[in-house]
Amino acid sequence: MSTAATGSHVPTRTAARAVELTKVYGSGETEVRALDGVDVEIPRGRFTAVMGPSGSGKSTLMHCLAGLDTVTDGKVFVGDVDLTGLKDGQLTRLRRDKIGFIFQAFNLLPTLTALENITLPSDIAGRKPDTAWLDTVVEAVGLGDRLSHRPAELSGGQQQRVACARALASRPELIFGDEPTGNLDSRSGAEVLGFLRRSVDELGQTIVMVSHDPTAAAYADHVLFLQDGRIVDEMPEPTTDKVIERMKAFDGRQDG
Ligand SMILES: Nc1ncnc2c1ncn2[C@@H]1O[C@H](COP(=O)(O)OP(=O)(O)OP(=O)(O)O)[C@@H](O)[C@H]1O
Repeated sequence: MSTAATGSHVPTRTAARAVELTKVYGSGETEVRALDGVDVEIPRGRFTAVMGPSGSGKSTLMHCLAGLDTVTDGKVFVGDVDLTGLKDGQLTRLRRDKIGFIFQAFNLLPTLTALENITLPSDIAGRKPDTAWLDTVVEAVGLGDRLSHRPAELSGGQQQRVACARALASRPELIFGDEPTGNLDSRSGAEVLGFLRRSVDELGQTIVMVSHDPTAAAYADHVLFLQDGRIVDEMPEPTTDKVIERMKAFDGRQDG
């Protein structure tokens, strides 16, 4: 990967933030308070992992920060933009222009080559790709001559690296990863996490990753721990062992 290329504007320190964010699903007896007054700042150019027991609100937090779900109360900002004040069309454009997603399932189009998959979002948006940036991303993804291969001809780890490159190609404000290594064996998972780590260190990308895996969380700069819809702890400079220890403290459960 080449030198840092973080854009020419003067960025604010925070890529996204939530203020008193509450999300309630259902009502009456079936009401679930998935998020209960969450205040959080996602620092720019850093790798943040979100962990916590099953049902603690990790996906809901990610979906609200990414503008994929509405909030019940509180505010969500991406950069300086208050998402809670946006109309549907504005929200769709903001997601398209400012946010990248990496899912557990790679979601590549099988008939397109790796390179075509990477450039697909900008092709659909009718945008000319920034070729210098694309070269940087393509070099970083480290697939060499496999860029002309179709997904079926690539390993799971290679496919997920293509999905990561696709997310990076539009230079989004931030990338959300939802269990990006959940479908991968440990070696392929390490390839993908190494790529995400380098995209933060060398390209200045901001990443928020939800994961159950303490090894994956250890690649982050910072871990947020959720329980019952609240952020109950944070861990700078996580290691696998420290994260495992912290997860054990959740009701004696280790299932994350
Ligand atoms: N669309 C929905 N309708 C009703 N309840 C929901 C909905 N989505 C999530 N919930 C509830 O909100 C709570 C938080 O769910 P969420 O998916 O955010 O947790 P999570 O920490 O991501 O869990 P997991 O680790 O199992 O993926 C859970 O109790 C869940 O059942």
